Amino acid sequence: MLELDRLSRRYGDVVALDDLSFTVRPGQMYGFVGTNGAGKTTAMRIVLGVLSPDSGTVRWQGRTVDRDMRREFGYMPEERGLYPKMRVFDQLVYLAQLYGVARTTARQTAGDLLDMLALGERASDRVEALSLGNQQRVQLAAALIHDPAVLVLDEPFSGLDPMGVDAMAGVLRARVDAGAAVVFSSHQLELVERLCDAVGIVRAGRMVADGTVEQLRGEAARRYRIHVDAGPGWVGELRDRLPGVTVVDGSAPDALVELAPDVDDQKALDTARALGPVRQFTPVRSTLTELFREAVTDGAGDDAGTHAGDHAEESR
Ligand SMILES: Nc1ncnc2c1ncn2[C@@H]1O[C@H](COP(=O)(O)OP(=O)(O)OP(=O)(O)O)[C@@H](O)[C@H]1O
Repeated sequence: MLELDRLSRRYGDVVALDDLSFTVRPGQMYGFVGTNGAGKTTAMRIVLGVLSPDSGTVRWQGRTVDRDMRREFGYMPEERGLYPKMRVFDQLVYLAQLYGVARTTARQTAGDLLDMLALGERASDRVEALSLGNQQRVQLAAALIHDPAVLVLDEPFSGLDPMGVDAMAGVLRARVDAGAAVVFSSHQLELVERLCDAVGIVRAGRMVADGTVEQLRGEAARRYRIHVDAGPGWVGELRDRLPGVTVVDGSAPDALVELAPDVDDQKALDTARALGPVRQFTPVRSTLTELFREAVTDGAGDDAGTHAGDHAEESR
């Protein structure tokens, strides 16, 4: 298991990470999402050892991660680091050899990865001749070339076309199925919801929600489409009679209503029935995008006062 345990990190006055913890199991794809400047890249850099935390630990299989253990890690950094003049295939073989992979194995793996990423035709092109999206696919191949047990990817899907997304998702899923622990950051929440076994939502350096999307749904306010065959004003009446009911959209005959986590939906149904015949009472499944909005706008635990990150970009 990859464990990020109570990581904190400041840049001067800026609190980039504030006691952040999460775990990723082998065979699990973990989506790391958050607002801009929330601390995702900082956390990933700490996992890869290019940045030290002020406090906290990163462990893999129970042991504090050190330089040697990081040889089992594959990393796709935000700032893509390929040699522009080198040919795609040669570059992958070269990187594999840096990790101690035998040349024949490296050549075989490089060929397989390029085929899986639909780049077989470009193997002998220089990296700089590839489009940015294709360079990104090469970057993924570079992260995978030594068959890492842990993969840490900073926004691997940004800027890819739908075929690129599918190719990359397929490669990552195959790694996860083979037992790798994979964590990636992304702002593409539909994609994260589709691909990931678990999700962490970070805001201002703190984890505000962590679990499967189903678990996050269970913790969030639930939404229902309700239609009571009564005169106008029934939805306001429902809200007034039952604390914890919020009207999200009362303009249509079937209103969209939110129930706080402690409100029993059967009680809400009974209250609606008392107002008139209930024609509709349907749970609406929240998307990850909605759960994200709720998690990052919810005031609880907000430390915006100590977080001056939006003013610190120039010092990068
Ligand atoms: N080298 C640096 N010097 C000063 N502040 C920094 C540095 N790197 C990051 N920060 C600040 O730390 C905070 C966290 O940044 P980080 O890049 O980790 O966020 P992120 O979640 O990856 O953001 P994004 O989604 O926008 O990529 C931000 O407030 C950022 O401005």
